[in-house]
Parts: sequence; structure tokens; C-alpha cells
Amino acid sequence: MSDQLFKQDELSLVQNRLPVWLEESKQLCDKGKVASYIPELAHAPRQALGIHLMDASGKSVSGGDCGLSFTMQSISKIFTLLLALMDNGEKAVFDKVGMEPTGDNFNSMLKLELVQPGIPFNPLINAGAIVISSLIAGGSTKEKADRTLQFFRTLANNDSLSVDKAVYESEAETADLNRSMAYFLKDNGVLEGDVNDVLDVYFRHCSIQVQCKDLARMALVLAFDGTDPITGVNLIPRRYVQIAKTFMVTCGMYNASGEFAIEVGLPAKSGVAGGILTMVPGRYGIGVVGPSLNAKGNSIAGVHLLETMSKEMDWSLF
Ligand SMILES: NC(=O)CC[C@H](N)C(=O)O
Repeated sequence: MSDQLFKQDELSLVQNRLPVWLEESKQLCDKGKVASYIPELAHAPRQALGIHLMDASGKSVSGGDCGLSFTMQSISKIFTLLLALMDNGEKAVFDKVGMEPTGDNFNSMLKLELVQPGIPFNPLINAGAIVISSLIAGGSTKEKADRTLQFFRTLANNDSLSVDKAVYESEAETADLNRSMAYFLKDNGVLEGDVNDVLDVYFRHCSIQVQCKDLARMALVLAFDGTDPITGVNLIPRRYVQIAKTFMVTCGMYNASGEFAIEVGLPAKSGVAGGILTMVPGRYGIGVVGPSLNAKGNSIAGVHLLETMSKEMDWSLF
């Protein structure tokens, strides 16, 4: 059997099994909670669960509430990291953020004062991602935010991606903890520039609205080492994608990354709006949404769905 035929068969198998997997995983929605610390996120449908999976030829399988629009939140941190690496190179970026998991919550600032140097542990916790936002090139806040949005549009191959204004405003109004972290980092000499301008870039990229198919296409580029396999265009240097995927394995699911690596075994990044971006390297890009979250802030049904799929399809990298 040719490799091509094998992959096609696998997608058909996923398509056939998907309704059962979705039904089983959806049972968990009741056990979780929709994020409400950003008030606008509290309106998301708690029972929703959707997925879109795309292969290198653009062939897709999708199901459930895959048509739901939601904001990327922390998933965006992967792509701002990539943009900052492309703008500044590795050395300048890793002078200001570390490479290690924290074991703490995504919005914790505990270790900022406890360890020296006082740089954030990694670019996927809020403190690290805010520093990354300060490293995005551009002559003004608007230019930095526009460049970020344009980069996301190119990766998703979707020019209509935009910032959800209601979520952006809601986050900006209630971000006392993120603001306090940013001021602390500024005082430490880690964050340069105007704190409010940097936070504006950060709130905007967290509030970029997507659907599962957009996450799947963005993930596909990472699954193929920075080249969009559908257009053949190289969008990100391979080395930077390697860095991003490693962070996804070690810190992408916050302080549940170890368990996710054992149970699912794929690089992934989640967000508090309930999205999960993941991939089967060299094969598929995957976007999932399920706004009901577990205690660690990951989509409760989304994680269960990915566990089931990865185990049944034998996708773990390990
Ligand atoms: N975990 C998340 O998705 C957090 C992102 C959110 N915008 C915040 O700063 O709190």
C-alpha cells in the first residue's frame, strides 16, 4: 500500500470515528467552567466542542461545533514568539526570556522575584509573552499590532482574521495582574518601551478571532517545519519552528504539559477561550475548540478528545 493511500485511509477512519469521539468527550463539558476573569469570555457556549484536521493537500475532516468563532488567547503566544525570533534572532530573544517550564499557573509572577536573573521562565506564560510583545518590530504600537495580525493571516491563509473588539476591550479593562507583571518587568529592565503600548500589542494578539480551520492551517505550517505544504511557500525558518514546537511540548498546556505529553504526545498550545492548536508532525494540522475548561485552564472536552484520538490512531511522538 502506498504511503499516500495509507494517509487517505487514515483520514477516512478519523472521519468515521469522529462523531463517537465527539459525543463521548462532550460529556465532560459539564465538569468544567468557561473562563470568566476576562468578562467577555464568559458568554462562550459551555457545551460546545469542535475540531478541524487538515492534511498537506488541504484535505480536511471537521466535526462538532467547528464553526464556532473564538479568540486565540494564549495560542497566539506561539506565533508572536516566532515573529519576535524572526525580527530579532535567538540571542536577543533568549536574553529576555528563559527556556524552562515553571510548574506554576500561566499568570503567576511568583518566580519572577524568586530566581535570578529576573526574566520570565519561558515565552508561553503571560510574563514571558508580554516581554515577547515588546520585541515585535515596528515604529508604533499600531504597526506592531498590524504586523502581528498580518503574520497570523498569512499563516492561516485567511485575510479576514481580525481582533474581536469586545474581548480586547474586556481584557484591557480587567488586566490588573498582567499590568502589574509588566511594570515589574519594566522595573527589572527586562521590558523596554512604554508598558501600556506593549500591553496593547499583547491584548490585541490574544483577542484575534479564529475558527478551528484557521488553527488547523496555522498548525499545518508548524507540522511541516515552517513551510505551508499547500502553497509550498516557506513562511518561518525551520530552526524557529523547532524552538516553538519544543516549547509547545514542555509548556504549551501550562502546568499540565507533562500529563498532556504522556496522554497525547503531540506538541500543543491551549488558550483560555477553549482553543487548542496541535499537530501530528509531518502529517496534520489540528484545531480544537471547547470553551469549558478544567482546573488548569485547558479545554476539558478538547483534551479528552485529543487523548482519545491520539491513542486510537497511535499518534504519540514518544
Ligand atoms: N491562558 C491564556 O490564554 C491567557 C491569555 C489571556 N489573554 C491573559 O492574558 O490572561
